[in-house]
Order: sequence, then structure tokens, then C-alpha cells
Amino acid sequence: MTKQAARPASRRRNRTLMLTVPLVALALWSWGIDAAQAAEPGKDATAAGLPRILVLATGGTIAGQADARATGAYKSGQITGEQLMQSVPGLDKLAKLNAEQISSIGSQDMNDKVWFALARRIQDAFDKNEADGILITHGTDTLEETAFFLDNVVRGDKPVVIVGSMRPATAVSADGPGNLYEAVQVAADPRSRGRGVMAVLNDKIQSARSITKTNTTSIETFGSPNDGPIGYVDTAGGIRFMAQAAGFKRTTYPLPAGEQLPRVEIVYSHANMDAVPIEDAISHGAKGIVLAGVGDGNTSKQALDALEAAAKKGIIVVRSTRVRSGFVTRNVEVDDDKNGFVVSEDLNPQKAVLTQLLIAGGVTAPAELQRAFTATW
Ligand SMILES: NC(=O)CC[C@H](N)C(=O)O
Repeated sequence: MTKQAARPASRRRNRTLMLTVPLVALALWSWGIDAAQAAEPGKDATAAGLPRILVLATGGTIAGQADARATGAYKSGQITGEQLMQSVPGLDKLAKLNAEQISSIGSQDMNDKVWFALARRIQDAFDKNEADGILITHGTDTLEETAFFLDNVVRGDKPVVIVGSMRPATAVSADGPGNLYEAVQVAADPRSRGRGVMAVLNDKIQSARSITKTNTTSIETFGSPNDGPIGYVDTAGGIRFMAQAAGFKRTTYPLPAGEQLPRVEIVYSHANMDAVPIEDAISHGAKGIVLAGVGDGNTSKQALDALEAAAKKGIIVVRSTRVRSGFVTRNVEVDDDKNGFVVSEDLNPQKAVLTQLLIAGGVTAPAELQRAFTATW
């Protein structure tokens, strides 16, 4: 969890980095000229001086390097946050950047340990007034989950922005540098305050609650299916927040003691579904089960019976959906009141799993849990 942790393990890897970083810088050079010219110095900075942005690097494709054989293969998390910042010309005109390495992983390996380290570092930086905004560099696979976790635990109204890229730093037309530039613009801008955790990729500013990855490889992957982006950003026009995007009512929960959240399993529903995955979750000690249901959070009769039995044992059951957009509504085809179930409203299963925070906080009564899910409207 320190800068040392990200240091290349061998000298050979060190040499690769030494060779690659200048190459990355060179590859970004032509883009940099445009960016530096488009950015009016001070345009997005406070009058009193440049805002202080703490950059917390976790890895991901944005810090990835291509396989030397140019097969399309690459490794996430090879470049440090500091090297990333240095490789994008013009950032120093937007903000005073200070980078720290929290982890160097592909976000498919994201875990409680990194989440807690991020949350604690951000809160500390805000409480001690060490930063005016936070920028987190992250892989895109679970970017939405980290964004939503932090949205639920970080207190204060200073901007927290999360950024990633779909192409590694060494790719032709890498999208990382542009995304980084725009993310710093947003993190450094006073108009970004009070909007919760935001993700900035591909010219769009999207809220942690709404954003989801919608395409496996395209750079146009992140969307907010229910409500769209809260704003747009580009190097020429700057930031435009949409007037109607007032932001969600945000509730923050205390970070639980220890380094682990309670076990909550996501169970995916489908045709011919039986009770086995639910029984498995129960036998492995799940404290909660999130159903990635069909349609409006539905599932088969056998699965439903198993969920009802789970709820009777005190396991929290949250009905979400495998469908990409829409809401899950109480008591439509399932009697949630009778069964003691909760519905996830607009939260997809991977976000509804943050029932973990509520369970850890001792919130276990279905009515109270339901209020936490609907509190945002
Ligand atoms: N484009 C990406 O960032 C995906 C790479 C990797 N799987 C990650 O999430 O970190």
C-alpha cells in the first residue's frame, strides 16, 4: 500500500519501464501540443492559485503496457501514478498534483483492502485539508463498484473523481491521456463540489450511482442508463454540468472496523433456474444475497422459495435485475412485504451488493434497508 509496493520487482522490469516511459511520453507528445494550446492557463483553477489534487493510483489499463509482440495483449498496472501524471503535458497548468500509489492491480482483482485504503486516505486528506480534490486512477472492469463504494463512505463535498481508460498507455490512440486531462479538469473545478463521486471518461462526467460499463472493449463504454451523464468535459470547451442534474441525495455510512466487508453473494437468475446457487450461498455463510433477477427482479418459483427460506433465517435478500436499465419495484410479481425482501431500485447487482455496508452497520430490518435504497429519491 505504499510507493514501494508499486516498485518493479526486478531490474529487468525496471529497464523495461525506463525504456517505455519515454516512449509513452513521445507517443503522447503530439496530443500534448493540442492539449496545452487548448487549455487556457488558470481557466479551470481557482483565483488563489492552483488547486491541490491528490492522485491515488490503483492500476488498471490506464497504467497498462502492451505486449512487446503487439498481439493486442497487455498487462494492467505497469506504470505508476506519478509516471502517468508526468506523461500528460499541460496537467501542471491545471493543478498541483501529488501522486501516491495505493495498488498496482487490474481492477478484476479489486478488493476490500484497497477500498479501505482508498477511503481512509481520501478522508484523511480532506480532514487535514491536504487536498482540494481527489483523482483516482483505476481499471475499468470494476470502476463503477469502487466509485459507488467511495460515494457511500467518503464524507465532505470536495470533488472525488475516478478515471480509467480502455486502451493501454502504449496503444495507438490511447484514451488514457485525454481522460486523465479531463478528469483533472473536473477534480480541480470548484463547480464539481457537492456532486458525490464522479467518473470521467470519454468526455463525459457520470455519477457513481448511475455509471456502468456497457461494452467490453470500446472506448465508448460507460453509460448511465437511467439518467445519462451529469455533465460533459473537453479540453477546448471546458466543463459543462447539466442544469437538471441536481445530484443524488447522498448518505454516507461509517467505514466498518477491520479490513473486510460481510459476505454478500450475487446470484444470477435465468431460465431453468433452480435453488442450488442460493443454497450454496447460504451454506458458504452469506449474510446477504443479491438476486440479479430477470425482468423486474424476478426469478423461478424454486429460487424464490429458497430466497424466502434464506430471509426467514435472517439473511438479507435484495432483488436487483440483470436488465441494464430501469428500476426494481416492490410487490409487483413478488410479495416483498410478506417475504421480508428489499428491492434495489435503480442499483444494478454489483452496486446493490453494497448492502454489505448496511449489514456491517447493523442495519438489518428490511424496512430500514429499503429506506436506505430509496433514500435517494
Ligand atoms: N480497460 C480496463 O481498464 C480493463 C483492464 C482490467 N481488466 C482492469 O479493469 O483493470
